[in-house]
Amino acid sequence: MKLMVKAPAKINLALDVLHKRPDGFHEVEMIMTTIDLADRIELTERKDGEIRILSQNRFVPDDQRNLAYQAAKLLKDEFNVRTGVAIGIDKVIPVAAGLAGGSSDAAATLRGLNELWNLGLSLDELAVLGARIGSDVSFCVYGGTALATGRGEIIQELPAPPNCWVILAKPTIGVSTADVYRNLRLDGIKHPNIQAMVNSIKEQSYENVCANMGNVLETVTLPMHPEVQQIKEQMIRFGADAVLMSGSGPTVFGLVQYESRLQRVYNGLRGFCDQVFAVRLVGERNPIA
Ligand SMILES: C[C@@](CO)(OP(=O)(O)O)[C@H](O)COP(=O)(O)OP(=O)(O)OC[C@H]1O[C@@H](n2ccc(N)nc2=O)[C@H](O)[C@@H]1O
Ligand SMILES: Nc1ncnc2c1ncn2[C@@H]1O[C@H](COP(=O)(O)OP(=O)(O)O)[C@@H](O)[C@H]1O
Repeated sequence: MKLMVKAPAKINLALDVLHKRPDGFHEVEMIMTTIDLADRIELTERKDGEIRILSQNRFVPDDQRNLAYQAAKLLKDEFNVRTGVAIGIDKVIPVAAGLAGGSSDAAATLRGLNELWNLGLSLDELAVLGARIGSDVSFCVYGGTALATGRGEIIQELPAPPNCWVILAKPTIGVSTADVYRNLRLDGIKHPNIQAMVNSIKEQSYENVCANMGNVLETVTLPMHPEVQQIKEQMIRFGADAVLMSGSGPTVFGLVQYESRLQRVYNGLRGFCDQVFAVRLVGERNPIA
């Protein structure tokens, strides 16, 4: 049997770090939302019990380092599944970009294999399993919009933000999440107001969503890669209502409310950056598979 599952990217509308924990992870408060930019995962049962990764993208590992491989292995071991699976990854989300592409592939694999292998697990159970693969996997299991706390794995659902367009621009550099957290210094930095962002979303105020966007990880990535700051400035110059780096970067996203403005920002960025996307926010949670 064969199954196709969509694996959407996320952006962080707000990202705060409270402190470093004894386990080495950082305590975070993040507002995450899925966008209409997705990898496509094709799951095909294998009778020989093997897990195989198939991808044309040279940046995607084809062995146990792949987060989708880890998701399949986790379910196989945990539930004594004899069947194997070939995991085809049609990569659309830029890799190491702050858009959780790998985490979303893992989450889609969990949701898909739950169906394919008839495991009967709930989204909540899959999210708990997902946290063992990576901090962002739990959110990606649900999709939609959420407040994520803990190291990112404690998920409280929020309504969809007000309707708008998202322009994404990724410079050619890749950024390591671990390096960004390691170089973060919390003394004296400005923290975004996470509760104000939650309220803005609940009140469906586009202006307040724009006003409350903020990401403390910019204090690490921007000085390290000045091109990220330049892209932010370009996006504002071409007319984005608000701009921010997503996650640990280096992707920058800008919000615009009207389609007329979208074209201007998109075209302006195209001359400046080779990976540029114009997509919608996705309000709803993922279907089970
Ligand atoms: C920054 C964020 C924001 O959404 O996303 P990305 O930029 O990676 O997309 C996340 O916090 C990234 O989550 P994820 O990429 O799943 O991280 P993990 O694989 O769990 O951890 C990678 C490394 O980042 C550091 N890490 C991660 C999460 C966290 N709350 N504190 C940390 O200190 C740890 O050093 C860890 O070894
Ligand atoms: N399915 C996958 N897709 C992309 N990258 C993956 C995948 N599985 C593992 N990786 C590894 O994870 C790293 C981070 O990738 P990704 O999830 O795209 O970025 P980010 O953590 O910035 O959102 C990559 O450098 C890559 O080696």
